[in-house]
Amino acid sequence: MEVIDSGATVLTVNKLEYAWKKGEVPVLRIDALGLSTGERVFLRGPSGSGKSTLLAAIAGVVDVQRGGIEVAGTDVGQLKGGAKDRFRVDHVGLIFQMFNLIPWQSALENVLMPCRFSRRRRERAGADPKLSALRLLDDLGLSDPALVSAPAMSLSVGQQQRVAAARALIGTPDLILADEPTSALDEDAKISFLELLKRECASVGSALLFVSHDRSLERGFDRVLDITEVNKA
Ligand SMILES: Nc1ncnc2c1ncn2[C@@H]1O[C@H](COP(=O)(O)OP(=O)(O)OP(=O)(O)O)[C@@H](O)[C@H]1O
Repeated sequence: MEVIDSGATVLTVNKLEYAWKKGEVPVLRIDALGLSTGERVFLRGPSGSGKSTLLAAIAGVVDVQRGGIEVAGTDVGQLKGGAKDRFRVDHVGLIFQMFNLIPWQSALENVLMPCRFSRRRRERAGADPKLSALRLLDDLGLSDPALVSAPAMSLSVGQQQRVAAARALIGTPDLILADEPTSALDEDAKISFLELLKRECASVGSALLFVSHDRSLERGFDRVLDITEVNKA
């Protein structure tokens, strides 16, 4: 079992600048931002303030023009093409607004996806990744075998969200990036989903960067960060 050093840093953003188009005014200009191992941070800020762009930069989905982003000690800006994709699936779990599930595959197959593409995630998912996937789904409130084996597209929005969360969590990635994953849920479902997500992150030891402009959700996080305080763009 891997020992979690709670004092260690899982994410370091250093003198970052990002503009969507070369030569345009940057939408991100962040001097410094960090997350410790296992830390759960709520990142808030008004619409258009760059929250999703920051997550895309951290995930290596967009290439920053200046500065560095280190995830688990690796400068993601230095990774190219396939190496960047491999690094992402090894170290980062993503939960986006639209979930990005493979619609015709079952809930279980979707959860197991990172283990198919990443040896690290597979090894960290225990002797039988399928059992880990079923445990995660169960913990997140999806235990009915009929639902677990149903194609993702036949599930409700709330159920799909739980599948997306289990997929992000399997194989204990260092960092979970969640971008407004509760936006399609009603108030009660939002709170319970968030509680489950925080609890699961704590139990597997993944750090969580949770983005939302819904301030009613910020309780219970280790830290609340307003992007307008760190983004000088
Ligand atoms: N794919 C894109 N191409 C060009 N500009 C973009 C793109 N995505 C976002 N932007 C611009 O970048 C800025 C920051 O947008 P971003 O989506 O990061 O904000 P946000 O804080 O996540 O907003 P919201 O809370 O509404 O999701 C906005 O001015 C937006 O128009």
